[in-house]
Amino acid sequence: MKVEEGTLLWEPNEQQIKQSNMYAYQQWLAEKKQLHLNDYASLWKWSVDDITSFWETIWEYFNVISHHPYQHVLSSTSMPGTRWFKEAKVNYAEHVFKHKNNSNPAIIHASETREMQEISWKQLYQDTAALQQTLKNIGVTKGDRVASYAPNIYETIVAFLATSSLGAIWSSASPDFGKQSVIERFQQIEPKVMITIDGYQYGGKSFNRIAIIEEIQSTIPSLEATITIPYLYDDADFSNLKRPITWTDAVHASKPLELTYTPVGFNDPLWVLYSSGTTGKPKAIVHSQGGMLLEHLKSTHLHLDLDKDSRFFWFTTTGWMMWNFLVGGLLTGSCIILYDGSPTYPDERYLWKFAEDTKMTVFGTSASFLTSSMKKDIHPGEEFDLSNLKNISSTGSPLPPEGFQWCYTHVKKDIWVSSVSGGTDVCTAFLLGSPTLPVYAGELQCSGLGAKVESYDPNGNSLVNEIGELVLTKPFPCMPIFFWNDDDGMRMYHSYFDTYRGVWCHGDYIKITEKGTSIIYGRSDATINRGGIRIGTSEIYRAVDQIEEVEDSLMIDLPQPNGDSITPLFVVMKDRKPFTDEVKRSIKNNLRTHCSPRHVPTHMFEVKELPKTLNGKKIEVPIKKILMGASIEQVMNKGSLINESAIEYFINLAKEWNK
Ligand SMILES: CC(=O)CC(=O)O
Repeated sequence: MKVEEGTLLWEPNEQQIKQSNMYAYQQWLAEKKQLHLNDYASLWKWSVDDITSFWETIWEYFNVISHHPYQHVLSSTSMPGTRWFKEAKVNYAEHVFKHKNNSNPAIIHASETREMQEISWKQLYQDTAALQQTLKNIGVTKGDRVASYAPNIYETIVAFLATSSLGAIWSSASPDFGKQSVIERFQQIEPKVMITIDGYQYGGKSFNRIAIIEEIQSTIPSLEATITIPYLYDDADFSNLKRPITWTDAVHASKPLELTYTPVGFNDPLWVLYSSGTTGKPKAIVHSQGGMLLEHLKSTHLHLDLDKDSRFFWFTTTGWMMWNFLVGGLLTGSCIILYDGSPTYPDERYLWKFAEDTKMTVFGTSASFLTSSMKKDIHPGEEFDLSNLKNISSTGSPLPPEGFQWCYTHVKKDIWVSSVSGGTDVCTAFLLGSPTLPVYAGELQCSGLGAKVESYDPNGNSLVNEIGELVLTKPFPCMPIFFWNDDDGMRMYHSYFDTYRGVWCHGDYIKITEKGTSIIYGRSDATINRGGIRIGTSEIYRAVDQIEEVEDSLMIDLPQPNGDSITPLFVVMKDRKPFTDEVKRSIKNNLRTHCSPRHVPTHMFEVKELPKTLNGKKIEVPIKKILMGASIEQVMNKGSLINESAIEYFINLAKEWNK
């Protein structure tokens, strides 16, 4: 059933608003700064008009611990190159352990091979202190890189916290990444230590990774030691790895140790994340300790409403920035919930049951998981006790209005649903939710405080209620400080700043409404442009998704020499139902009526599956390039796909078309 975009679905009541962290911050601003910004719109406007004062209040509100006073809030307002809180010396992990005396659990974790377990703040602190000592013994100091090839399990969190406590730089690849993808990432940053598992289970199948890890290590001469986590087997043989130290030894301490914190410059690196572009090695994106600290404090406490009584889950692997965002929840004293495995194993209901078992308050996931639950007609609200659940958050791709409605109809009536957007480049969401605002179908509730998000036309004019390029027109503390091995900064410059001078261009299409909400339409380089009418692919998928028999779809715009374009649509049928003429007719009708007659596909093909990244994203631009004649090697690394074999279909089709 089609749901009208912009339909009001939920509003917080007065009590909910008054109990929110956003409200408390507004009260604090009124009391301490005489700033009476009672509605979100005026609060946001002030936060972006006066970014200096705004970020300074965030510093003050969260009592940031600095080992040296800062000189200025920001060095200049021109981008790129803004530096924040110069001279300040901070440590991310130190802020996590402000909560070390919290008596609630710090972490709840489970996986396909591990029963659910609770970890106290005390244990998290002690294990981190012991691992810190082991890293110190290996010789890890400020600025050294620690590379993790471990899943979303407890040990990985400890390893990150121990690394950042030393001012060392964290970098992670998920164990489902193929050998070449990992080498391309870790070779760039020359890590001193690697943290790894022996293997993992996914969807009931076991994957032994030891041989792959040995090969990876043979290409990284900088490695001096390996911390080994026996995860899949009790007796894994790690002996061929570089100076292996077992996890048990690494966190063993004869007496409880005191964790120390190495103060680092606010603009020094915290971690390196990767984004694979269409050419060259993945971009190694470096974020700062201080920038991430302030942004995660703000987004998790104010926008996600987390505090010490929350239980915060996001379904993610360690190869997606949402893992780093999930860790950010610890800054608020919230318990974070980890799950490693397939979200649909042993069946599609599993994560909803997990929500009941863990008494989750925030269930974060991808839009594709929610729409798949919707398409499978699952009714979690009837089957499970979700009384603790306050918020469902979604990201990865736009959540269609029907996905919002499904949450209200089949999960819970009184629930706050937030669809959020940002990404690896900033390691956060700059479009997100607020507990004080209403929820409208298909719309992201608000732009984040301090994030001057605008929609630009090609000439750099700001648009309201019209689709344009998503840009950030003022500096934001969690923009990358640099890309690794990009000495002249040109790769970073070309990634964000060469479309509009001095403005961050994110690469998504967005519409910002008069209400301050927004709608994302997918990647701007994957837009379908027929006869000058540009339409984001998310609108196409939404129209096709409404056909019951269809499970998934992908549309590509292939420009032709005559200036026109062809737009093939690739369709995955649900439960192998036949791709009949009637289905094709319904697809055409839906696209004609919901998008425009020009967006009816020129060709339609049934495919068994669509190639997706390890984060579950469709790869529109690489497929476009392959269909236009590029080789797979020129456009992407197959190892970054969850289903490598699915790309073969497109390679063969390209051969046929480009004969
Ligand atoms: C927050 C996000 O934007 C996550 C993503 O889509 O990668």
